[in-house]
Amino acid sequence: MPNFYVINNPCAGGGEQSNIINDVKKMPNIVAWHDTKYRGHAVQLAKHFAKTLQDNKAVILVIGGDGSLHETLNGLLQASRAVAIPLAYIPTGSGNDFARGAHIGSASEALHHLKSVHQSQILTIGRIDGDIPRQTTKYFINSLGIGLDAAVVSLTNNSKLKHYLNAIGLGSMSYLPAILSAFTHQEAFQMTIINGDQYIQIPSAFLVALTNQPYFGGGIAILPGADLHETQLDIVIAAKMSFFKFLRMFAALKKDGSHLKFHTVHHIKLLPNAQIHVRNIQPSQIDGENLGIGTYEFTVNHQEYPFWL
Ligand SMILES: Nc1ncnc2c1ncn2[C@@H]1O[C@H](COP(=O)(O)OP(=O)(O)OP(=O)(O)O)[C@@H](O)[C@H]1O
Repeated sequence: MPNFYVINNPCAGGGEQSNIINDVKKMPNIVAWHDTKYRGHAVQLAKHFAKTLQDNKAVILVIGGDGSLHETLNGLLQASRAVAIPLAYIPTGSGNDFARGAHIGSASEALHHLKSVHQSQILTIGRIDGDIPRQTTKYFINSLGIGLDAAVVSLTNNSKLKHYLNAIGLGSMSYLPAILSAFTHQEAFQMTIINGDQYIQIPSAFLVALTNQPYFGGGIAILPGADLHETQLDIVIAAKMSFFKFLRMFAALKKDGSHLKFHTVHHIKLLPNAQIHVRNIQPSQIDGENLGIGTYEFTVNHQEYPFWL
C-alpha cells in the first residue's frame, strides 16, 4: 500500500467538494495533508516533498483542478530528485481536463479507482525551455496555448461567472462566454515552427494549442486522437477566420472532431527539440493557468513521469 502525501486545493471548483475531502481523509494510508493557502503554494509544497521525502512508498496525492496538478508536477521536477515520486490525482476543479484525458472520471470515481491501484504507470508530459515569455523551464500535463485560448483562460479565471457556475456544478461551462468575448478582441499573429528539418511559417495564427492529450478548456476535444501514453506532443493551430466559420469549426469539433479537416486548421506532430517562435506580443496559458503576455521563443520536448492512476 502506498503512503499518500496530500496536496489539496480547498478553493478548486469553487470549493464545493467537502464530501469527497471527508472520504479521502478516512483513508488509512494518508500520512500527510496540506491545504494550499495561496496561488503557487502547491509548487512550494511539492518541491519540499521532493527534497526531503525518504519514503520509498511515497505517492503525492493532488486533490484539485488542473492548475493544482500542474503546480505540483512543476514543483516535483524543479527539485531534480534522482527517483521521481509518483503522482496520484482526484479531480475537484472546474475544467478537469487531465481527468478526462486520463479517463479517471469524477472525483468520487477517481477516489474509488485510487483504492485499487497497485503500481504507477508512465505517462507523457510536455517540457518547454526558453522564453515563455520569460526564460525558464516549465512542464505541462495538458496543454500550452498562445492566442485565443489563452485569452479565454485569462477572461474565465478572472470572471465572477466561473464562481457562480461552479456553485451549480456547471464550472466547465464557464469557458463559453469567454470564448465569444475573446474572439472579438483576438488579432492574428505570425508564428514559426522549426520541426526537424521542416521550417513552417504560419502568417495569421489565431489559436495555438501545444497539446499532450485530447482536451483543453474544460472538455473541448481539440485533438480527439491524442493519448497521454503516446510519447509525442502535437500542435494544433487555427488561423484567423470569420465568426461564422469559427462557429462552424466549433460545431465540427463538438460533433466528430472534423475541425481538423478545415483548411484553416493545421495539425503538426512535433519532433524532439521542435522550436516555436512568436514575435508579436500574445497571451499564453499552461494547463489552464495564465502565463501572462509576451513574445515566445522556446524548445518543446516530451518526457516521462510516473502517475499512480
Ligand atoms: N487557498 C487558495 N486561495 C486562492 N487560490 C488558490 C488557493 N490554493 C490554490 N490556489 C490557486 O487556485 C488556482 C486554480 O486551482 P485549480 O486549477 O486547482 O482549480 P480550478 O481552476 O477550479 O480547476 P481547473 O483548472 O481544472 O479548471 C491555481 O492557480 C492555484 O494556485
